[in-house]
Amino acid sequence: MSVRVVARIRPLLEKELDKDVIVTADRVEDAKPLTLVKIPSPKNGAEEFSFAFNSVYEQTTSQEELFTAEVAPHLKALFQGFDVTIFAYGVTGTGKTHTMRGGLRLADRGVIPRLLSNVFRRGKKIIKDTNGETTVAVALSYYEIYNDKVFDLLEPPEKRTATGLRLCEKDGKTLVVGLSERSCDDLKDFERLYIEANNNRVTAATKLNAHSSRSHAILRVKVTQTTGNMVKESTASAIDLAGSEDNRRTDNGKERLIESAAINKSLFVLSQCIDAISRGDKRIPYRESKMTRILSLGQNQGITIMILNLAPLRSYHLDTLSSLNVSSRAKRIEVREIENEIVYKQAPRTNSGLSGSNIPRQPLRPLNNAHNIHSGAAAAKAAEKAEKADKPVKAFAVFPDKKPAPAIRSIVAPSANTSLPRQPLQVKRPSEVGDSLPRPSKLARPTGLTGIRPPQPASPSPKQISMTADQIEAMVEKKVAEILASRAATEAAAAPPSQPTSGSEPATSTAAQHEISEEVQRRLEALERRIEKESRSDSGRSEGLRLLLQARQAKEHGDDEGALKLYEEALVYFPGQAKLLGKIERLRVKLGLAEADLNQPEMKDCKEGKRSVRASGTDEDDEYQEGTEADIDDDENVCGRSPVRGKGSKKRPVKVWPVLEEAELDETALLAVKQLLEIVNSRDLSLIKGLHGFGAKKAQDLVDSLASRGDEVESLAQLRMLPGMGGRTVERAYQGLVPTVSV
Ligand SMILES: Nc1ncnc2c1ncn2[C@@H]1O[C@H](COP(=O)(O)OP(=O)(O)OP(=O)(O)O)[C@@H](O)[C@H]1O
Repeated sequence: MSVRVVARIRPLLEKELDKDVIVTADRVEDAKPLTLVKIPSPKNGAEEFSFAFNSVYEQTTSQEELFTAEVAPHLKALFQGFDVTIFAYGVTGTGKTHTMRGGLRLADRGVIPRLLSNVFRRGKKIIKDTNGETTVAVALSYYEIYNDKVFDLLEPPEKRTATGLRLCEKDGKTLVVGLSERSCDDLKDFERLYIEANNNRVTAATKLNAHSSRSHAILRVKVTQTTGNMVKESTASAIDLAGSEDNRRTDNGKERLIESAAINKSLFVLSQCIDAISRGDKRIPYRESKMTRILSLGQNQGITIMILNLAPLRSYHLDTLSSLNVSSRAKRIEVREIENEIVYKQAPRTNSGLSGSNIPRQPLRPLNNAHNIHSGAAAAKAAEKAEKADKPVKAFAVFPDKKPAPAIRSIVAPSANTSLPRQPLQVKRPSEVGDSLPRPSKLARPTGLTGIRPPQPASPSPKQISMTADQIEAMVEKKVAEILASRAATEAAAAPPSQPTSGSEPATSTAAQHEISEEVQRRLEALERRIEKESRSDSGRSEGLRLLLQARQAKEHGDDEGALKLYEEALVYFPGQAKLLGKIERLRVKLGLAEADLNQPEMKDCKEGKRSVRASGTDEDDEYQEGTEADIDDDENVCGRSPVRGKGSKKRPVKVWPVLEEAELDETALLAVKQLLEIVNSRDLSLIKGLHGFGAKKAQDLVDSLASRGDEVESLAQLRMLPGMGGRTVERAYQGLVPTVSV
């Protein structure tokens, strides 16, 4: 899937004049979303250039709208184990910091505080929903790259060394050696750490006679979910890149020139990487700047969102054109989304030699955008506790979660990547010669079955293939030997005794041994085939999941054609899956590629306003009761019925929700919509709880998210965009009101 690249045009500042505006947002066709940025040619004002993006946000776009549309949809994926990277790119003064960090007022909060707020909220929900069986720990690292040197922002500037922190590559990941990591229990914790770190950034910049916005700032939020023995870890990275600027047009002194040269170099390398990737070059010049090494654009296999910030003014003309050029090329970058694998906790091994590089950790994933090896967080945490009294002045307001609720557990051990000795889920297959391509991670990989690893203790989970090849071989051999021994005993009892050959083993024994080794060989081959097959199906399933996620994203952004294509591709992995077929059918009808077949149950439902759905059985209702982000949940339901395990063959009634468009509704239906919006806007918990399909939890979540937005929800489309809503939830609530208004 492509890196998602969106453009945001900032509004005019007080001193700026309307007549100077040259950058505008546009759409490919009427009624399509804004996806074009238009700017005149610098040479010929009558000529206009258009640059296409996944989405374009106009001057009037609020912080909340941007977050809801671009970041919130990926939170679920983050908790599913995908890494998410969001970075702001653009010329200096175009609004990168505003977008990422935001302002003092609640409504001005940027992506970072909103991200944290949502991560904590979702974490609490998971803890609550699992009755504490799953714990969620959040840990932060924050660092900057200034003049191509890496500095830890969670450490005081006095601790900085002239050379900064070293980067190293380990297991295909770029690591910042010695970077600290702090556990973060709630928004208050985050607020304190973030403000302190930003103060460090400013202090360090002042000492160097520099400006803090002359560095790239990288915040890394590590989410660790632990259920019993299983640990799932994923990372959200939010990056505020330093702005590029043209030295010829600024009166930069020597220091500023050095800074600018470093910034421009790293941004130039970034653009080179983007070019190289979109050309399909084998060699990508990542290593030529620290920022690009860390960003690993296109090699980072999670979800990447690049926000291009633009100033609408003529004074930025050439810079704007140059960043538009770079970003629109970034749109073509293909990356594979790979979710981080679940790992198992193990009792700490007695081997005291386990430290640093030989600590067991997650199975390899090719070049991922991970960052950190931590060294001194424990000390930092103690110091941090001692400093609690003198809290720095707030630089921005963070919206605190209302209820104290279940605490999100801190990470026990401070080290990133090293907090828990881990054991991979499965035996890793040996690397194949010449296999230089990144390999998708799988739940189980085929084993070579010959001495890949030394024998390890069996995994505590019976569900996973976690034995070594040697163990499997030994197990099979033992079993076969038992069977053959008992068969030999039966035969011996039936046949007359034979004379032993002198000086050698008894003939029957030699034959039995031969038979054993042949039998073992045969069993081993069968086992190998089975494991290979399972592994292939698991890998297919995760590929299918990836496609579903992409389809969901495409659909959310109005790209129905793209969504249809992706759903159709996903069908290969979930053949015959009724819900998926329903989605495809509806999209085909919507796009005019097929006629609605009213004989199909799902289409019939659509036509009839889905009353039948409500009557179709409580199981289905329960299934949807807790549903959020309808389509992804849909997709999970699809995937939950893995064709491999044969559960897909269980026929379930198909439930399809038509897309409600207010413009197409009759008077009665509009009344229901009006009533629904009134109830929502009342923010009255008891009224909202009464909506069809709303439980106490969902109602509370809605009230919370309404509390963070000042204005009213004016349409179903807006309602669908709210966290935890989604098409299905809205449709159900609406359906519940139709009978009320029609009597
Ligand atoms: N969407 C917006 N709404 C209101 N004000 C904005 C918006 N975007 C930017 N601004 C304002 O524009 C000015 C410049 O923004 P900001 O400092 O975020 O730019 P920047 O790209 O981070 O610059 P630099 O690269 O120098 O750090 C600030 O005063 C900021 O408040």
